[in-house]
Amino acid sequence: MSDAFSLLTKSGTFFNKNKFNNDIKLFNKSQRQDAQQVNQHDTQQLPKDLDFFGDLKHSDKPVKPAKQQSETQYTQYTPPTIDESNKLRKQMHVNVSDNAQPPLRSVQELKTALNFENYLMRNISFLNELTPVQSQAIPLACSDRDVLAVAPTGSGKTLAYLLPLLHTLAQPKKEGFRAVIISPTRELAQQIRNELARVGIGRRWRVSILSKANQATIKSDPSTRSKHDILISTPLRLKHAIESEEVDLSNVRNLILDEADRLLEMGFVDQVDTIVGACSHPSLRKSLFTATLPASVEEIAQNILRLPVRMLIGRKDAAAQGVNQKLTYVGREDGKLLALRQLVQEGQMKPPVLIFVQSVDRANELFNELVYDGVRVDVIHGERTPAQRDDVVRQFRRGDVWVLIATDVLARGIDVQAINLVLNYDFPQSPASYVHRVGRTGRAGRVGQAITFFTNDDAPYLKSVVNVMKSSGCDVPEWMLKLKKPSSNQRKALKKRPIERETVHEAAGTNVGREDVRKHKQIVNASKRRKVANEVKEQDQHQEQDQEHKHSDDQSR
Ligand SMILES: Nc1ncnc2c1ncn2[C@@H]1O[C@H](COP(=O)(O)OP(=O)(O)OP(=O)(O)O)[C@@H](O)[C@H]1O
Repeated sequence: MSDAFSLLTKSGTFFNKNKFNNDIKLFNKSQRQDAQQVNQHDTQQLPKDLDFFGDLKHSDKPVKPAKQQSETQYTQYTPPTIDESNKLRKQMHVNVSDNAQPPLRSVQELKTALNFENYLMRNISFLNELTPVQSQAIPLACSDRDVLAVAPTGSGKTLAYLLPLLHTLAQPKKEGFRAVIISPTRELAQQIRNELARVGIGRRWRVSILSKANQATIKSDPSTRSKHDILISTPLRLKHAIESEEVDLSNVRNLILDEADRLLEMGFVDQVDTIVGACSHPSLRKSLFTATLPASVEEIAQNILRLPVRMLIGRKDAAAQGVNQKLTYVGREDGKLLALRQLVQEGQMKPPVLIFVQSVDRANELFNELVYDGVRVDVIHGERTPAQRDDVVRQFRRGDVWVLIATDVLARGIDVQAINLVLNYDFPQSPASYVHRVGRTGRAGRVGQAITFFTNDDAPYLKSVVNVMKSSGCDVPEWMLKLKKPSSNQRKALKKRPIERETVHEAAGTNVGREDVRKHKQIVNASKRRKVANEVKEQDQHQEQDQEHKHSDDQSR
């Protein structure tokens, strides 16, 4: 491929190279610089105590699959002594509340210590080694213990719960749902399903994401209930399904909460309560996984679990270690677009880039600004239809969209490995939100960049983010360390309600954009109306068909 712009516009979109010739030169130059920078990162040693991926060596290259391990190569398992286990944990920065199970020392020990089946071993042959959370959480989950695991973003928590889940379920059975995974967003639910499909190859696992469509199927045909093994759902949808008796969770033995701290926040916790209550099997095992765990939520978490083992990997509430984090002062709102355009000029916007803003309106406004700049950009937030959201995420993963503007709906869990830059255009509303947002880059031992803009209005909250940066091992200017912490009331207020800001268009002085936002809203609303109309039409058709079938059945009697 001759240049990166050709690559980024390969899906056929017209890109005026003459008009953007300067940008192209800058961009290509920046790529060369970035390549050099990545090399520098490779050789630059992270502090040992922060290097979770150890041998993976921080690089932006994908992890190479391990050589296929033939069955005869497994050596006999000798469990580590208590001292050895403690030493291993210390090396991996794993802190456990209970010495119940020794950590695993290698991927092979999944076979030799836990007797994982060959199909699972084959499906994970791409792993060179286990991450710390996997090495400790998997044996615990396989020994039937409830687990509360706090581990950094991008550190492999998904496989840490999926692998023991498949191992303990053993075989697909026609017994209805035996496992439930709860995720705060649809996007994450889909990603979990895809990961499950990847590691479950070879067994006919029946995995369902609860949606409006299949909820109806399950209800209308009770016989399909027995045809499921694993259910993945967002909490509200599942709560509704439970309350209207559309799903039966009495046979569920494994309940997993991903992004647990979010699920146990006000607003979600009632829904989770209903779900936990509906999983009535006496041998129900529960696991909570998260990258951040505020003290207030930990208490609720501990109450849900039964004699849990609490695991903490690394430092609590720190960002992923491979992320180079930077704070940029932009003065007022009008400084943001200027600073963003400067990043483009300087070649720092090496795609894929994820930009976070604090509201749907701001996401749409910024989208309109960047579209006019000729950037290949799209936007995702809760007011787009599920189909649109799926499409945007797909295009972003494929590299067809290279700047994605998002609200916090995409801040958690989403794993797009190659994201180079996370830009917090709007300052995050909490330290946890900051950790999750910047955690979209620097995943699985890769390096990444995170830049956070702050204005005078954000200054009182700066110290919260500075603290996260410091715990993650980033260099922070001395004066920032001396800043006052926001008071508890200030923090609560910000979490409840974002800072009121001048709109993106007002700040940019481009009123024409408002009209676009209005049009955009109209389009979204029209598409929602069409969708509802189609659903009603489909329902009518189904009813007509049912009546026809009934009629012909009556006649044939
Ligand atoms: N042992 C491993 N070695 C290398 N890569 C791994 C390993 N385990 C998982 N990964 C990869 O690391 C990436 C991040 O994993 P995952 O999405 O599970 O992170 P996470 O800890 O759940 O992050 P978040 O807190 O943001 O949800 C994924 O692409 C996954 O395939």
